[in-house]
Amino acid sequence: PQQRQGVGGAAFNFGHLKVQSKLSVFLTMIILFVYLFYCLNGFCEYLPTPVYDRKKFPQAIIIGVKKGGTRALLEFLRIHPDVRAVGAEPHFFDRFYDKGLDWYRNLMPRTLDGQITMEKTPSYFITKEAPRRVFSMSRHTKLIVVVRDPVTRAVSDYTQTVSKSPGLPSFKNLAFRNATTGLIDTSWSAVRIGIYAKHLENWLRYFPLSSFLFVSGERLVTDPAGEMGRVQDFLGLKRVVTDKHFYFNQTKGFPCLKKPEGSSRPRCLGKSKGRPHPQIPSDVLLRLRDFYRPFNLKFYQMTGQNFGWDDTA
Ligand SMILES: Nc1ncnc2c1ncn2[C@@H]1O[C@H](COP(=O)(O)OS(=O)(=O)O)[C@@H](OP(=O)(O)O)[C@H]1O
Repeated sequence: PQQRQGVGGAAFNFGHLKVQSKLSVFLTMIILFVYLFYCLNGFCEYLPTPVYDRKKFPQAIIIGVKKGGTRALLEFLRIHPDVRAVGAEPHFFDRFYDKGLDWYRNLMPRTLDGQITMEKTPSYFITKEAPRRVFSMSRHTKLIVVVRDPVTRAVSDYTQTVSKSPGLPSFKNLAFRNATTGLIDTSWSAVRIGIYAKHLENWLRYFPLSSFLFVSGERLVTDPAGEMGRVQDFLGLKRVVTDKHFYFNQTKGFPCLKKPEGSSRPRCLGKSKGRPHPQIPSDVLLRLRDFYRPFNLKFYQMTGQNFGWDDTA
């Protein structure tokens, strides 16, 4: 068979190919060489690229609430091929706004045409300046709020703080300004965060209700696929994440992913998600439930959704 000596002595055997095929191989090689020559001279960046691969501002942000189930939601969304999200919480619109929008965009992952960029920072929901700042980035930003029964949320928040500072006073001591009168201490962040109606009012000064999706933190645990269906519709995504992606892990007591992003093995969220809560005296919980009731009702009216936190079984 006819042999040709390639660059560096590699032998290409084209003997079995017909004239036409030989010609197309030859032409392909010419095109490749021209392309390489062009690139080595630094002109590649001017060539039209078939897909975009850029860092964009997020078109959708999970703005809250702390301990609502925001990590679970983001991890569930990340298995969607049209979603790219920052892993860590950027805290741009609350802590690092001074660093500027370019700094923020640079934190974002690169996206292909048609993919949406996302991030989650649950403290945005309670940050006074955040609505104005997000609005000035883009008035079209879609805002997702994962809400959870404010009483359980407060206990979850306290559980997290105790795990970091074990000497903390009891939940009861922190929750009441005056334990005898039962006056709730609204300056304690674990209590304040749960007054959802108040925080939402602040956001509605800048964004219409249609910019928001309120995800039930409770249903995200009992029916993750159902809640993910709503989220994907809101984001204008195909319903790719379905019940096929979840299984309920009995040991963890929570739904886990069969195949998380970038892995083929099933994975649950880490130990800090789904922690056992300390037992809080029932009278304290009842008092707190009474405190939240009017705010919850207001929140149901504002959102047009009843989250069922005050339903008696
Ligand atoms: N699938 C799954 N696995 C584990 N945990 C889940 C899941 N879905 C929702 N949750 C609930 O998420 C709660 C933590 O909420 P966040 O991720 O928003 O917390 S944080 O604000 O980012 O710290 C966490 O609160 P705790 O149970 O108090 O630990 C969980 O109840």
